[in-house]
Amino acid sequence: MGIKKAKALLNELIEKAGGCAVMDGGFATQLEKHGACINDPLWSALCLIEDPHLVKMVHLEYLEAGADILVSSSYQATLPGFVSRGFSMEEAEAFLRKSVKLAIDARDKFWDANQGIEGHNYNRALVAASIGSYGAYLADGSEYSGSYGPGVTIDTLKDFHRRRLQVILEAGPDLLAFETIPNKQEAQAIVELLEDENVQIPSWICFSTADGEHASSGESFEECIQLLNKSDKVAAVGINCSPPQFILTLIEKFSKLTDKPITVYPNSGGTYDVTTKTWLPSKCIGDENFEISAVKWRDAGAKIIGGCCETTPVTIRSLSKVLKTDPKVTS
Ligand SMILES: C[S+](C)CC[C@H](N)C(=O)O
Ligand SMILES: N[C@@H](CCS)C(=O)O
Ligand SMILES: [Zn+2]
Repeated sequence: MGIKKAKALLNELIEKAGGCAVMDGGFATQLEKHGACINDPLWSALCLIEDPHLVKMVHLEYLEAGADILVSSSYQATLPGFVSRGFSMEEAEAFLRKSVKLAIDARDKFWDANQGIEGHNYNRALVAASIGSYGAYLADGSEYSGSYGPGVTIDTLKDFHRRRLQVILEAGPDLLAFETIPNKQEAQAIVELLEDENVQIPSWICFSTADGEHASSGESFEECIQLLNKSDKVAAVGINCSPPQFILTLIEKFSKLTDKPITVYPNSGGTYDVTTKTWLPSKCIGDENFEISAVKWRDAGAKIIGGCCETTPVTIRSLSKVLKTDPKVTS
């Protein structure tokens, strides 16, 4: 199709959604609400092995809630991760493809079912394949610190992401969602890889932040965004899995740094405890405040809005309702 046409698909969806597309919420969170235990180095990717039906069901729940974009269950699905569990490389690759296929199947099933319903308000969703950071694979919470240590180079990161990216692309997602990227080095590795592999679908690259001013590593967003601006493979930039309190200021900051659409999907404001793999509800804002904030994020220029960890289909239903019915305030 070519990157230009593929980017047009994303822009069309944003237009159809009224100027701001709604993506889904915390995928792992909703798996846990259904009783899945993901206290495991594979985290939510464990469900690809143990309960793929649940994965599809959660995608359907987010579609029903009004998500225009689904993010696949591959955040912590990696080839070495599956191989370390005794699976062959072929089986590991099949799990990766399956994560994307489950989201595509859910999207197609939901869309087909809605064709028969007159006046439905849904858009045909796009499927974004989640590609979590190297830190997610390490399973030590380093997606929130960006501290990969001196032994990790750009080539280490490119080698980590390369085959995973190739396999995910084989499954035919509409978009790539590079999530919770904590430092400039990994952003650079991804941009180089997208060029090397001549990827023909749009990607977004979203950073985590701990202080609301810098990437989690402490590096400046000016430098990170400048390097993303140079790549036409990067269709959108933004922030995910970071406190919602920081988002408005960051949209204003990013708007001055880039012409690319801005994507925001914060978590609900808790703190992640890596030893127990649970969220401590320190500064959670709750669904009602999330909805109120989302309108401000949209009015400040965000083009894709959703939720990350500790948000659920309830959050996305209210986001979808408010963003698609309340007109943007223009001054
Ligand atoms: C987005 S974080 C909550 C995912 C889990 C983390 N990488 C871990 O393995 O503990
Ligand atoms: N997209 C992932 C989390 C990223 S922090 C998920 O929702 O499970
Ligand atoms: Zn998250």
